[in-house]
Amino acid sequence: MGSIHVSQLGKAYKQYPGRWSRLLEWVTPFLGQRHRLKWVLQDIDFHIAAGESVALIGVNGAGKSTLLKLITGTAQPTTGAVATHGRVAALLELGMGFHPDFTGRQNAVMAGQLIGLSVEEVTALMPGIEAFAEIGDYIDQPVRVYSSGMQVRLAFAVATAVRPDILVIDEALAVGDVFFQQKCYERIRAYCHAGTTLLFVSHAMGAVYSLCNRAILISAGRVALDSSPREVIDLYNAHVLHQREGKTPPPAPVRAPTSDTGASSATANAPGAAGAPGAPAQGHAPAPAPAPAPAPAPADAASPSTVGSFANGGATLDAVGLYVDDQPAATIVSDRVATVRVESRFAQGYADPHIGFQIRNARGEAVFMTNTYCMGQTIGPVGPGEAVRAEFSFKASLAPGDYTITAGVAEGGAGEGDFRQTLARQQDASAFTVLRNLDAIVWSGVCNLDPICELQRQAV
Ligand SMILES: Nc1ncnc2c1ncn2[C@@H]1O[C@H](COP(=O)(O)OP(=O)(O)OP(=O)(O)O)[C@@H](O)[C@H]1O
Repeated sequence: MGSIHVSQLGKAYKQYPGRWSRLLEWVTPFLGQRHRLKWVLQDIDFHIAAGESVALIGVNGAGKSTLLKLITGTAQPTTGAVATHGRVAALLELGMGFHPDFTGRQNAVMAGQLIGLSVEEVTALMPGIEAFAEIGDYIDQPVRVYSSGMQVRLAFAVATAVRPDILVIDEALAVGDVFFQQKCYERIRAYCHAGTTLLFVSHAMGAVYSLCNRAILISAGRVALDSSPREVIDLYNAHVLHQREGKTPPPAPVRAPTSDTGASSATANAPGAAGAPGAPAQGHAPAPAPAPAPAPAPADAASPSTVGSFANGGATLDAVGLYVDDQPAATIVSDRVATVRVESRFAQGYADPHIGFQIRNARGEAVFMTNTYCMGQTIGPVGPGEAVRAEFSFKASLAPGDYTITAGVAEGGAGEGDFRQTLARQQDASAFTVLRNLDAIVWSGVCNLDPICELQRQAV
């Protein structure tokens, strides 16, 4: 139970040149077609097995929501087919499925019936739905007076009142407040743990890392890469970066499937498939690392991925590494002072160059990034051939584990740590391991906040 099979799926919308063309085509069919087909999805093939948690990732307009609509049956495919096995619960567009004039309670009953529950079953589940949604007396108000957050609360509470075999979520949780999001993620995790198959669209990469064991990158309506979240997010970030710089996105790494890695065997479409995304990288696409930028990984780097590397010829990154006491270091004890050294060389003159770095953990998540611009440092104008070394020293209060350093050079600092132009980015340029500091307090998490604890007792 809980599997999804998508084969040769395609979706095209009819586009008419003018407002009357549709009517004219309808009343004068013998005069031929007046529309042209706009393909928003083509040649989509994948299989999701029961119990997998899969993220669909892509820039705005890539076709993710359309794909979810085809999978959940709210839109019909133009080509190909979708087969799902098991009960599907879906949270698609906000408000979809709710009637604005009916109360939350009435909508809950109707929505429950749509997912296969009887009126009696929904009625029995209602106290739990109300408790989860936490919208108080609004449950008996018409949905048209609900805020968007309240609609999501009710929609999620109803859709997940009973554990579904397949849970499909399209970005919906981004609307709720942080406490509600946490509650939803806890329920999703519990359901996944119990065997629910998850298909999840999100631009929140942290959520993708924490919920999904596989990801599919949709680019210009096609599958560009089907692999581990880390590889897919790397390629997605590379697409965003290359598009911003007006360059053709890099193709997906094509690898021979391995038998023992399950979903993490990368499968990619032909390189050309990802070449012309239909929408600009914008909206909620995560800002590419502020200046930090990547390049080909050396053999000892923790990640084999180089898709996030970039170079426009304006500068090179000659050396990137971690230093302790002025010596290159591959390991460091947590809380000790370390220095990331980035050596760059400029091929031409730039008025406002900046250098940055990013540290990523073994899952590929950025645990820290900054750059000279964000730190209020000015390199000043550089000339052709000039080399600049930037050193960033910090207390490495990171959790024990493996990390990589990504570095970048950019020109023209602007606004929130963004840049006019990325000159070079070297992804996972070097790797290091953080060892536990036996002198530190016992802690767990991402970083040691080195807390001070004060206790006060009151005599009774
Ligand atoms: N009813 C429609 N008629 C015509 N074109 C449509 C229709 N619905 C969607 N599209 C187009 O299909 C493309 C894919 O849209 P879709 O909403 O699936 O993208 P998306 O990846 O979910 O984007 P976002 O991240 O912004 O939600 C877009 O170019 C969109 O304009």
